[in-house]
Amino acid sequence: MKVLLSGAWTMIATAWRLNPRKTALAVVLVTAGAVAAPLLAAALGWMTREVVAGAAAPAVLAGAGVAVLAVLALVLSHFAHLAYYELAELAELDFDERVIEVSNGSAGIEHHERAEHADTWTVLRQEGRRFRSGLEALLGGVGLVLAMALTAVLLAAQNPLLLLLPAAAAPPLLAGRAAERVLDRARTATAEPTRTALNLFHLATSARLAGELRVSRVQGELRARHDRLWEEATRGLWRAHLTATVIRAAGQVVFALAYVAGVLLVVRDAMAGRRGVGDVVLVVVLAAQVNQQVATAVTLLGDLQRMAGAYRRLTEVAESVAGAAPALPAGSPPRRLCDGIELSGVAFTYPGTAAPVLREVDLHLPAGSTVAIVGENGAGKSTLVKLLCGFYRPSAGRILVDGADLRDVPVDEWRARIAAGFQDFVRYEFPAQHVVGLGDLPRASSEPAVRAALDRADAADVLDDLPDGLRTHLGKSYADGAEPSGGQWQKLALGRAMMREAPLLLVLDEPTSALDPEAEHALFQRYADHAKRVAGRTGGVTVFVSHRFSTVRTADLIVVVGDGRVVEAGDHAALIAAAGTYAELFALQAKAYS
Ligand SMILES: Nc1ncnc2c1ncn2[C@@H]1O[C@H](COP(=O)(O)OP(=O)(O)OP(=O)(O)O)[C@@H](O)[C@H]1O
Repeated sequence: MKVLLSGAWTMIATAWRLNPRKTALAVVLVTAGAVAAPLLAAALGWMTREVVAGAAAPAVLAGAGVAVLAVLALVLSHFAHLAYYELAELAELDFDERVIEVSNGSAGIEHHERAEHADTWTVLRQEGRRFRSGLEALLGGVGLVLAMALTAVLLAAQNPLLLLLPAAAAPPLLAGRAAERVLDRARTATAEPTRTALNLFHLATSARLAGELRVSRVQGELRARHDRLWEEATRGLWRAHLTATVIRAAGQVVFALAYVAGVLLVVRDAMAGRRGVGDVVLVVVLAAQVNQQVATAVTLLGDLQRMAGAYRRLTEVAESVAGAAPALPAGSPPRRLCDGIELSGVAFTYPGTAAPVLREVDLHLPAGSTVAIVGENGAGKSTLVKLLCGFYRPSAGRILVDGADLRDVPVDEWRARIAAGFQDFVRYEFPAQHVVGLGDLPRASSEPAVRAALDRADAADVLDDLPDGLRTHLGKSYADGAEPSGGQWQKLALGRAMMREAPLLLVLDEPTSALDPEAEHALFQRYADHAKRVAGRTGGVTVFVSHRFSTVRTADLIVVVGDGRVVEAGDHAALIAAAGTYAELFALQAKAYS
């Protein structure tokens, strides 16, 4: 009940905040439409009484009243729909914005990576679209409550016993709520197969992946898995719908019995001469309306409960995201690095998991140096990068930036001084100028800044293939958008990473995997030269993760990570001389290329 009331309150408050005039208009129109129905029953009873009494003039007047009320009851709801249609659109947008806000509400990315939040995000992405039915239910509910109250008064005036009729509305209402709870539980329980099936659907229909699917001939397998998952989800939902239907029907049966009893009561009074035909007409029409009101209330309550549930989930995730954000420290990153970045006894375990991914990492990344991180798949390289970017805090140990603990630096200020390129980069479907420029928002529209960044990323040649240069719209969202190749997208993303000219830390986590080895080598050479030039000014450190040793060997410091620990560290010559893991891996790759 608390969830329902707070959800209803949030919805009406949202509607009021978005457009008070339209909200008031919708409430008035819906309410007027709803109370017109019981008034129509009263007018019908009055008209019947006048007709039976043979009073022509009052009968005509009552008839006119019936006509007006009938028109109002039928028409007002359409006008109300116009008023809340726009409100619902605005409110849906508002809900989406809140989901986006919560999704980005934490400096870290834990709430996206933790499995227990995944179901909530799936449900939230779907439920936002249902805001209209939630608002419709709320406004309709307000009108319904008034209509039911008026109906109760009219019935009580006939026979107080008839008040049992609206009271008999309670079992179907309670049953409706219980049914919705069953469905809500089923939706959460089937969120995982639903999500996985949606992911498979996306894979099976994505133009980008079509080639690989055809070559590996897995389309049939994907379809079979997709079907199995949908079946699993549908089975779970169908069982819940069946249970919900039985619960709802049981509630309705209670009301149906009360309805029959109520009508029989008035008919008996009429036969005994205590009531006229007009009263019988009034009660029969009203009782039918109560039936209608109850059925509507059950549906509305279901919609309302569903929307209230979505708000509850959103609030819960928002609270957990806000709770995960530590209080903002007062410090700020240094203007330039003198000593560098130091990892001291760093260990890390992903939240919600037991095994540490990094252990006892001690490293000194000297100011102005380029650092390559190498290691087998799953060794912990990207995790190290995530800690450096401040996506997570170390579970133990400290990361020191020129001696200052990164925990004491507001994460936003740290982010403003770092730049990063990831393997999993964003494909913004914007004009090329902004696809690159977004790497440094304040200078996103500066053409010279974008050209210089593309130059640093060795990516200026991508523009040659774009019909309208930096103004070319990229991606398939636009009919006339250009579609760059995978490597070109990656080069543009690298340009974006290079937008900040003098970051304290530039992180490149395999951002060149779609480039050929020569292109990667040339890029790093060019970037290393640039980094050396600006290092004099800022002492910035460049950290890159790569599996290509032709590039790795150029780094000032090579860190070999294995099983969450630093196995070796040094420059190329020192590590080759040490004849350890690096030397072995280097020799293997050199042999493969020779
Ligand atoms: N969000 C996460 N939650 C739990 N475990 C994770 C998460 N991300 C990575 N891991 C685990 O941490 C370990 C290290 O992963 P990481 O991505 O850092 O490796 P990597 O060295 O970058 O590998 P690769 O070369 O394949 O990219 C792996 O065992 C991985 O399963």
